[in-house]
Amino acid sequence: MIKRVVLFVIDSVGIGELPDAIDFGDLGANTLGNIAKDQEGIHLPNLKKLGLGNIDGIKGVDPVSAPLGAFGKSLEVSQGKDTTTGHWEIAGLHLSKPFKTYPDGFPKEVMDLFESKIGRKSLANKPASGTVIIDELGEEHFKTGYPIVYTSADSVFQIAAHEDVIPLEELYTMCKIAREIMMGDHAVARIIARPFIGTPGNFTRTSNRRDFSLNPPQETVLDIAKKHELDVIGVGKIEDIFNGQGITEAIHTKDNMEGIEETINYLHKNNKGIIFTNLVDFDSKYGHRRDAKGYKQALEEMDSRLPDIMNAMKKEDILIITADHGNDPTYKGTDHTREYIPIVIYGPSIKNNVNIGTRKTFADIAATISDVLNIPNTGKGTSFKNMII
Ligand SMILES: O=P(O)(O)O[C@H]1O[C@H](CO)[C@@H](O)[C@H]1O
Ligand SMILES: [Mn+2]
Ligand SMILES: [Mn+2]
Repeated sequence: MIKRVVLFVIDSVGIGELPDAIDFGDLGANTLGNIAKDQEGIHLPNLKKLGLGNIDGIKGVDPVSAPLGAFGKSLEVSQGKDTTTGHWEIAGLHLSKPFKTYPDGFPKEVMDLFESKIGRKSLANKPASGTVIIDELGEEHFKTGYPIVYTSADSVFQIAAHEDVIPLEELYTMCKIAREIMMGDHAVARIIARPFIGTPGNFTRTSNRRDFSLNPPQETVLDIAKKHELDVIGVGKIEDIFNGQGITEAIHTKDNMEGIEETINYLHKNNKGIIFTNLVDFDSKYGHRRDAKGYKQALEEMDSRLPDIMNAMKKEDILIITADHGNDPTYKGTDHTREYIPIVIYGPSIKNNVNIGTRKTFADIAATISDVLNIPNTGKGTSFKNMII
């Protein structure tokens, strides 16, 4: 009997364009495959042992003859390529309507209301890369004290401010004000606080980033597990992505390695249910920054910690490693890419060398979690429990 599922989202590690990638302007994107190509190889011995290289059509990682785990990939049903859409689908929701995006910036009535409520004007109001926009407008921000408001191809309203110019608590209050405004017609998926420190030319963003999400519109597998008195532990930004819904305990982490460390700590504890970890550095520090070398190194670093994760697992645990969308660091622009996600499953009671094939929705993960934990499912997705146990 499975008592615990450890679900790792390697944020943005897609494995190749989806059939509808053209509609998203992402033809040819392949986060893992193109990193391996660009960097002339990638060393992921532990993920390989589990079966990462055996996934149908995967590029950049060689297959092994007898993988220890089960492996496959999945299509995304929801029409989006952002973190929220991806995680919600993994947790058993399909979004029928994509979240609203703002390629021309936010409408005047929104910005007027926002500025009047925060008592300051604002800068930018356009799509941008977060590191570029603070370099561009940081000095003006210092002079005026106005926060920098920007968006991207994702459904986000991001507020950047220097921690000495706008204290963190005030920045978070501004986010809450924006959250109240951006509902209904303007229900943007996330309001994000993007604090930074340093001097012009040397600004760095801090780990005091905070995301203010929407509530998932329906029950997720997390809500169902919580209702059945299981533990649902969110590590990293999981709590933010679900706006706390369905989470019984959460810890925020400053980077990937701390995320892995905290997950191992939870594995050693006596809990049952779901440990759900998001490792965001792949996306925020390397994917959006188009840093293929950094991305490769971060993947190799994660891979090197895999044996510690596996050793911390108990007999009734299963590990699922997956992703939420792509973010090919060799691709044009700085945005996410519409891709297949990998699914690798391991556990003392999981069959070796099973190909779960190409799943039709990320929600198959939620359906399988429900099935193995013996709780109701969300009605979306198909369980592959029978293939792996
Ligand atoms: O360029 P930065 O500020 O890292 O922003 C990126 O991070 C946001 C949220 O994950 C995305 O929407 C993307 O725009
Ligand atoms: Mn993401
Ligand atoms: Mn991102």
